[in-house]
Amino acid sequence: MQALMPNGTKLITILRHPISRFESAFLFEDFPAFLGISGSLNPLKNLMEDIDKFNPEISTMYTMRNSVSFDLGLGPEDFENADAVSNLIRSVRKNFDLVLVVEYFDESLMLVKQQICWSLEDVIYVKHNSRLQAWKKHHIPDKFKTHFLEWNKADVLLYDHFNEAFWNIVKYQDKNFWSKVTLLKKMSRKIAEDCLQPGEHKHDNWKKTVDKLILNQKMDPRMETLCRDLVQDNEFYLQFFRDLQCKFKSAALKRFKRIVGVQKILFKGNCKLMPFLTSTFDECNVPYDWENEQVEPFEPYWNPNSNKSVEGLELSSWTYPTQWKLNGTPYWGYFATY
Ligand SMILES: Nc1ncnc2c1ncn2[C@@H]1O[C@H](COP(=O)(O)OS(=O)(=O)O)[C@@H](OP(=O)(O)O)[C@H]1O
Repeated sequence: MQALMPNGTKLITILRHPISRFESAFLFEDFPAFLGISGSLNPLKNLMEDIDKFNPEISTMYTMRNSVSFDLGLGPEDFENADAVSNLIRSVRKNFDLVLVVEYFDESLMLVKQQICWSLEDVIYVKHNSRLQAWKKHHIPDKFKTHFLEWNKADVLLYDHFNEAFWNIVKYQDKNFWSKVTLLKKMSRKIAEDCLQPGEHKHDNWKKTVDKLILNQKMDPRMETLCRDLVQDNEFYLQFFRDLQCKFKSAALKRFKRIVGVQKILFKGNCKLMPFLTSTFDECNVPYDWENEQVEPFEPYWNPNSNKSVEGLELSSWTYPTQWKLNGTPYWGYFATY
């Protein structure tokens, strides 16, 4: 992230209680099919009751053990290592501006809004990827919960730490915080009513356990853009931001070319490229000085024009004019990016 994003970028992550996170991911990632129990009426119960039977597959189910800690950088070899888990917590505290909690989604969004100076309208949401109600009834049976939490000790420690830290931040919010949370809940409910077709909808062949968002055909046309933006899924936004990144990258490259071009005028002579730069640049130049000027003409885009003599070219910003010809005095320019 630090390599990709500019300085000052706010880094935010979100945690969920390990049990409900697993209950959700288990279906979303279609682990019942992976375990060969998709026909089961309660695959979660099935898995827990027959956990030894599934052991070989479980070792490849990344989502089963400490998957949040893993995503945040904890290797499986450190799952039982209390010091490594403490270090992970410290590094998340240091590297993230905010750690949110799914169970307090609206409160979390209010903190985001505050942290990046957004308006309430900016954090209105509709709920995505929600399990169909029928599947929400399935839980890890109580008698397996202790064992499951023991297994996910790193995630439990992470969650408990940041849940407490979250409430310490909320504690210091101004007196309007809770009324704004209520307003956000109300506005988000209203926007869902206006934008979406009521009721649950099954996907045809994708995530059969997850509610499909369908736009309300009778919505107010003035709301259409907002509603369409709200129902787009994470893949759409991932692509959207990738495209943006590409645009920035190509703009940055254009700027870079131009700067390299300017350097061609500023520097001259023979020099050897360091090996690790050879894939990026095909040439380089030694530092420019009063005696060592580059006098060859250039055409637009800094293309050298070796066929024409300086004299034969019209005076323009692409040709080298002598001080004499310009009737000026030498002047050291400053180099800057823009
Ligand atoms: N606003 C809001 N408040 C509370 N919970 C919310 C919200 N939006 C999404 N969700 C729940 O997040 C679960 C889906 O997470 P993701 O979108 O990250 O998808 S997934 O993890 O890849 O499945 C999924 O959880 P479950 O329904 O328990 O499976 C969603 O219901």
